[in-house]
Amino acid sequence: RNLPPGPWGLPVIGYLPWLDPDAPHLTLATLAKKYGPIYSLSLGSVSTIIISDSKIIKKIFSKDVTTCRAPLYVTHGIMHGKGLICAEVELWKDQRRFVHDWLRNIGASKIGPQKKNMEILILKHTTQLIERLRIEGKDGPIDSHEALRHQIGSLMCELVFAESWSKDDKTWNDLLEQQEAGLKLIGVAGPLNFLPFLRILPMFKRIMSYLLEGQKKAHQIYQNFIDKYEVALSNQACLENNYSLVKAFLEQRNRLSNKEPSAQFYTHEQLRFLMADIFGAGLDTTLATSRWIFLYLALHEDIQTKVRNEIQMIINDRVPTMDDLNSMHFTAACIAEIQRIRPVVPLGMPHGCFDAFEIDGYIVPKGSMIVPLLWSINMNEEQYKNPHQFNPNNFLDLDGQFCKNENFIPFQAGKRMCVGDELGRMLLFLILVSVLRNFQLKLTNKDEASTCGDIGIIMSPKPHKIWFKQIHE
Ligand code: HEM
Repeated sequence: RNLPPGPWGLPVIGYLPWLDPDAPHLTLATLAKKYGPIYSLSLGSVSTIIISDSKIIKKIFSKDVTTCRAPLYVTHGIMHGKGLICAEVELWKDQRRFVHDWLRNIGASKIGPQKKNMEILILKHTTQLIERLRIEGKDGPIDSHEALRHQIGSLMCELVFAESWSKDDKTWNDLLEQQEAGLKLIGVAGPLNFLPFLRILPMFKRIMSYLLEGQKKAHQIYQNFIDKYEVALSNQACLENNYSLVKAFLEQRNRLSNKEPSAQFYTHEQLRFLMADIFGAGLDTTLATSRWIFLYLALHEDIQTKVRNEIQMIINDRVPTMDDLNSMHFTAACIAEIQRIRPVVPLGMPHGCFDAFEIDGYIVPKGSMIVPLLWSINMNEEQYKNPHQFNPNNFLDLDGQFCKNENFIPFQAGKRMCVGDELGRMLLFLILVSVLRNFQLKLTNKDEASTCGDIGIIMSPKPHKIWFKQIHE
């Protein structure tokens, strides 16, 4: 049994010098064409296995042995295995179940009595978004980034601690700036993940201390909310109709007796990390995807018109619901096609492995990083005729019905698959419907709008301006 095939690298640094820092997914996708759906390379000290076949990813990520995270210096050094995204073993199992149940209880699920309430909450935010776009966009094209960030961020705040800030609030803007800088800098600090000795260099020292300083400030804000809830709960204050993550977490802690092993997980520190994870994972992914959706629909006005016509036909003037999506095949195909052509995590979210295991005749050594290369899967020429061309027909059958595609895994698959997938779907659909029924999206100069992304942890569109032209005056 051998390691999967792959390119040679240099001693100590491995293949790092050949990895394009602005588009690592492209370098890795080129290698996948040469070495096949499973290959290996060394990135500094980290032995890395790159998978570009969805079936193999599903098979590997359904194993217990791959439920840990990759051994990365930056993320482990910042998250310390706390929260949910970087948690492992018993802490991960318990917190994953807790977050999953909380999301279902607040209606972020396919079925259940609370789903209606979540739709209403999201629509409250889309109404505010439309209002802002109307005001800011009345004199011409705008970059919708800040308006979207504020609104999706406010929704996430309501879910996490049942409060939000006005758009000009200083604390709120600091929190958003830090969140965004963190996303970029963790990308810039890439090599530090694989060559931890680089931390002695001033540039990386500065980045690490900036990231840790930002995290400290954000945690202080989160702690203030936790303290408020502790007081309210101990005074038995009325917190009816409050479904926040903080309240659910503290109540769960109060329910657990100290003898139960999971009681140890319910600490303020863990809650602060969890709040940051849910806020960040919920905001960054849906914000970037919504911006890609607007950009692609502005570039393809014929497709935009078809989506708008479908909205008119199925929903007309009434309030949209998630059930409408079942009859809106073209719209569903458009959203999927944008997630395919511009995945917000083109390298996927890597996993680690506790132990060596075998896959398709190869050995994956203990401690490897496993990269599900979503970019290669989405750009597979055998599956999509012209993968670099935007074409919603990729997700429609000959009768115009949305067709399920086993190879399309924007939320990944297996035991650690995105826990907020349904909330993500709800946000993308309801934002899209609200915006398209109010505005025609236009680019004044299509040649200036780049569809190349900026890569950090997330791949987002570069800054650009769209004209949100009002449909009803
Ligand atoms: C378009 C929207 C979204 C996309 C494309 C997306 C994608 C992903 C991906 C690819 C993963 C990695 C799964 C793995 O490691 O196997 C992930 C994990 C995660 N996502 Fe999402 N996500 C989205 C929205 C959300 C939302 C709205 C939330 C808020 C609750 C969320 C919370 C999380 C969390 C907490 C994890 C870590 C799960 C774990 O480690 O067990 N995501 N997401």
